[in-house]
Amino acid sequence: MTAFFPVPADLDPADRAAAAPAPGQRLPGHGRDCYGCGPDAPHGLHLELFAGDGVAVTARMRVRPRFEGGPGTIHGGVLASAFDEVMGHVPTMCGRFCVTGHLQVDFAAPVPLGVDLYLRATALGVQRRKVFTEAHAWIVEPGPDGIAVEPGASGIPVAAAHGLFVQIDPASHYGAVAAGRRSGAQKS
Ligand SMILES: CCCCCCCC(=O)SCCNC(=O)CCNC(=O)[C@H](O)C(C)(C)COP(=O)(O)OP(=O)(O)OC[C@H]1O[C@@H](n2cnc3c(N)ncnc32)[C@H](O)[C@@H]1OP(=O)(O)O
Repeated sequence: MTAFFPVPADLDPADRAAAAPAPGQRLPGHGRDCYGCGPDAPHGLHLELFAGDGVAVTARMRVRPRFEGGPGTIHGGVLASAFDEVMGHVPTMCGRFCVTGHLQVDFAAPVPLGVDLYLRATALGVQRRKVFTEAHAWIVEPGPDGIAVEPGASGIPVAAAHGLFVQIDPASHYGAVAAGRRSGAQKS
């Protein structure tokens, strides 16, 4: 699998926040309706996310029939969404709230419907408001529901991803979106 993702040579290390959950602890997620991690999103991925070592984040995902793209296989955009979600939680392990600026996925092998995927993301480093991340996905043996089990040598690597996440102030970022939505609604 080859990947081209320019990473500045002068990145600072991504330090784990003192308040970050302990390794193995479930992460709270973004909200019940989040497409990636929300349990109430009817068509969502329903990813359950866990703190890993350092600033790493892990997740397990069952590839459900509604995620089909090509016959019998996962849609690439669904896998990209899963990577976005798991990498998007890495900055929170550093105490930063970020949104995706750039997302890049390398697909190495087809992923059949019905399998379980294990995803692991971590940070390559930070630069000012930017957090550079990488992630990998493996097909793994089915595990107990909701538990992300490290694949070890038995996992089949299927894809990798890189991301650039940019730190924002949630109140002004989402406040501006909400204000735009309100003014848009007035126009229609
Ligand atoms: C916990 C959070 C939820 C996570 C859910 C999963 C993640 C998501 O799906 S989030 C949804 C998708 N993403 C979005 O909607 C973001 C939309 N984009 C934006 O709002 C803005 O472009 C935003 C915030 C990324 C950057 O804008 P702004 O705040 O003005 O910052 P800006 O000054 O342009 O950029 C900051 C730095 O990032 C860099 N940068 C920004 N975008 C990019 C990009 N696409 N590629 C490379 N570098 C970029 C800039 O060059 C700059 O770098 P430097 O420090 O070297 O000057």
